[in-house]
Amino acid sequence: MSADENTPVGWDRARELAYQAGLAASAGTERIPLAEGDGRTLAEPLRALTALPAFPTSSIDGWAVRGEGPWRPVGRVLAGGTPPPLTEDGTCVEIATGAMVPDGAAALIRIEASATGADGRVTGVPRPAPEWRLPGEEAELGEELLPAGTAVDPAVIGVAATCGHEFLTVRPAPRVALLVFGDELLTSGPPGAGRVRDSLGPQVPSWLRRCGGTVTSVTGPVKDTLDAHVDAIRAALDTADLVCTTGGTMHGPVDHLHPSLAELGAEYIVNTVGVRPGFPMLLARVPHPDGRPRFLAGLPGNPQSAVIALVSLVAPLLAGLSGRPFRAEQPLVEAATPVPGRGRDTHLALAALDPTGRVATPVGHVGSAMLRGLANAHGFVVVRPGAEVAAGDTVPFLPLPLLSGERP
Ligand SMILES: Nc1nc2c(c(=O)[nH]1)N[C@H]1C(S)=C(S)[C@@H](COP(=O)(O)OP(=O)(O)OC[C@H]3O[C@@H](n4cnc5c(N)ncnc54)[C@H](O)[C@@H]3O)O[C@H]1N2
Ligand code: MOO
Repeated sequence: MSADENTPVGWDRARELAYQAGLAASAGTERIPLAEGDGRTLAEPLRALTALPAFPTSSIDGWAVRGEGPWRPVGRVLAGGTPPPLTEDGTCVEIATGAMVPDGAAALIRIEASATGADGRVTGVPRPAPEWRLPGEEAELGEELLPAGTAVDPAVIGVAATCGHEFLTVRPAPRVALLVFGDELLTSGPPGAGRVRDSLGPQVPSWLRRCGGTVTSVTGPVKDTLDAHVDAIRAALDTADLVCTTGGTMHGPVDHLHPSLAELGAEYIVNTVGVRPGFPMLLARVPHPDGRPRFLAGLPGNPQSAVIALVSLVAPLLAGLSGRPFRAEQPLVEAATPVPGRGRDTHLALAALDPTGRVATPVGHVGSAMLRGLANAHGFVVVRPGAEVAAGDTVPFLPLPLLSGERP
């Protein structure tokens, strides 16, 4: 085990190390049907299998005309067909939106801008701008539309379909197992008599999914013995790329995580981080008989600290494992009130954004053992080591991985 826990890793560096570790372990591709692509990551660039549009396409319902009017209708072109060319000046065909424009057509005239005389001939004036879309306007055949590493969302699925794909080549979704440690934890009923409700087992899987993980199992509370910890971690590693544990990251009488990692021959990537709350968080690489890299993220037991470890280490690791790009920079917002620093550590201060998304106000109830502040915040104001924030200062803001519509 290499990293030294007496010298915590800086918060930015820890995120970068987590991302790079994931990226280095990102491997393999899967070909999956388009409709199953939501939430996955492109493993290769998405290229247009045809020019887009693939043929000259009418944007209107009306007439395709050739030569000077009035025009004699000689047919009808509906969407879905291949029309014969218009060969004679003074003729036209009725055309529908989406239909292929026949060769020889000089202009399209909207139905509402046309009139049909008693002799059946059509008159009208085309608009100055062409009313059809030319092949290749949106994409050339073979053009790269999106790079590898793109997160697949509904729009990506749509553009893949429109240019001819039935399948996407994506990265395997990282599989994550959760182990909850702590004999003091209750899984039902109100806390009391020295026992607390497990608030991480129920919430962490949903955060993991929002970070792109596929949760394979949730186990716990795992008994507070070294053997039980080692057995649980081993079993979880069989099915998961990443095991997240909660609690036991310190060195109390029943904190068995570090001894378990030693027993499993793990190598620290990050062992404690210069961030408050959450500093005892860790990330380790754990060997497995099949040779494929496995990871363990140790989330501290204090519930807010566990979520901070998720956004600090687990989210970048999963981004790397998925082959996605990682944005180390945070968007800037204005702090509505002063936010204290935490000495030589980075301070992540829970805050809510105003409706413009540009002004952050720290929320209350933000002790590391509390979750009430978290449930009212959009993310964290990032106070750099040695810094203090004054009202009106411009500060980086790390958003929680919430879905659109959550916490409007
Ligand atoms: N001597 C010191 N003790 C502690 C320090 C320190 O610097 N020196 N740091 C404190 C900080 S900060 C944190 S964070 C915790 C981290 O502790 P562990 O990761 O070892 O976690 P536990 O001791 O198991 O639990 C801490 C706390 O959280 C509660 N907990 C644990 N799991 C859950 C859960 N699933 N749901 C709800 N609450 C949970 C647990 O009951 C404890 O109250 O160490 C401090 N100590
Ligand atoms: O750093 Mo602890 O992680 O504040 O609660």
